[in-house]
Amino acid sequence: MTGVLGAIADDFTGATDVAIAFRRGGQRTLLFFGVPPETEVLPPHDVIVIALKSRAIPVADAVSSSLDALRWLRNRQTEQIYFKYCSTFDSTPRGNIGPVLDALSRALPHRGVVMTPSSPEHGRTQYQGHLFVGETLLAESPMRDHPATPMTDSQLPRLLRAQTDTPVALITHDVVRRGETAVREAVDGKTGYVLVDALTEDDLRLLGRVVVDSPLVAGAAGLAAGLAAARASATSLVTEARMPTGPAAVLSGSCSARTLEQVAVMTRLGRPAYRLDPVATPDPDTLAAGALVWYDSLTDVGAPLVYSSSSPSDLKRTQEELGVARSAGILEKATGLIAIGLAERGVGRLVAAGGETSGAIVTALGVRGGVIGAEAAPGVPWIHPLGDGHPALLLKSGNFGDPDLLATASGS
Ligand SMILES: Nc1ncnc2c1ncn2[C@@H]1O[C@H](COP(=O)(O)OP(=O)(O)O)[C@@H](O)[C@H]1O
Ligand SMILES: O=C(O)[C@@H](O)C(=O)COP(=O)(O)O
Repeated sequence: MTGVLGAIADDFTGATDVAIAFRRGGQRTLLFFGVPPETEVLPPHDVIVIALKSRAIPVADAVSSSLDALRWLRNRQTEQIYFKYCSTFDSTPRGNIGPVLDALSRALPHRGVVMTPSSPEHGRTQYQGHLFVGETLLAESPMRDHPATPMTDSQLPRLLRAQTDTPVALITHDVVRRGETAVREAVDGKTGYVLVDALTEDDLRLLGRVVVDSPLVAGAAGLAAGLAAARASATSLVTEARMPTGPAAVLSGSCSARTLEQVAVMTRLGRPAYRLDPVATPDPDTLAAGALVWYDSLTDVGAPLVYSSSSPSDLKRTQEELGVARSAGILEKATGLIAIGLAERGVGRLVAAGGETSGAIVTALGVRGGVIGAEAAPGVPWIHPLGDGHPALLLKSGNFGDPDLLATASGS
């Protein structure tokens, strides 16, 4: 298929991850945060990614925002839709992956919707229907302690079946090993959702060829890269490889194990750090004002860090005290206000750690889209926002990047 592909991503870091996967594959890729207005004028493109914040919101809201995105994309003559969910399948038994897939596949009916969260570049693989994070099963990885979507099962068909009444089938790796024709035949014999094992980029390229003409495909950045490879290569890229400049700051709301390491590196390097404590200050305006007063008091000592990232035990205490949704709501509102304050103070490079956190920041700043720039780490590109006056943004998924990423990305 050579027509336009529309991707709907369920969070903002996921959107940048999938956008860079398409761009690396030679596709001219546009990225929008939220559904753009109908009047949006688009430069030449092969792929349009719409970032939603639909991963952890109520099911009905996730479905309706995904359908809004689908409507907008279909008005832009997209011929194929890619639903991007997390490579660690972040969801709960209520959703939102199953219900969003149900809504999208009702609007784009066809026999089997092929999918896999496998993303070997990020260490995620699917084998015998089980999702691995590196050498570890998902449910034994740090994702079991995630603040909003703790993942305590690794078996993907079971995880998805809990979220939908649509049949869920599995194609195991022995079929994938037999090659493209065997996979095509296996997919043709299935209805509903078809999870396909994939261990390598080669497996995903094979799968990309199998789904190149499917109206609806789902997965993480790995299958998107496979699909990009299977689509006709574009001639010119929408790209901005220039590294952003200007004062930097880091805002971290991710409690993922990798982010905790990255925060520890920042403090070990002596970067000024301010911890947001929603129990001590549950009013988001006051919490944000305190952080900005602290920022104003800094002398020139390197890019600062404002964070709420906490160990699983501290996180548990906060959530028991305030509730999961309330503590996240306070922190996300405060973080958005801090981002606005930092932009007003001339911060030109804002590094955000965490998908939900990034969503809150981008929404608060009113950034409607951006041009994808140089990658600071695999799957983590700088975004040069559309419109004037916004800092360049690095939206880092909780689990991505080397331990020194936050420090290097915000370095001089
Ligand atoms: N100290 C804390 N107490 C309670 N919730 C927190 C704390 N710090 C962060 N959170 C919330 O945890 C969630 C982290 O999710 P997210 O930003 O998507 O990170 P990740 O990319 O690691 O999943 C956010 O909703 C954030 O507001
Ligand atoms: O697929 C992935 O792992 C990422 O693109 C992603 O969605 C990460 O989400 P967060 O960990 O919530 O940032």
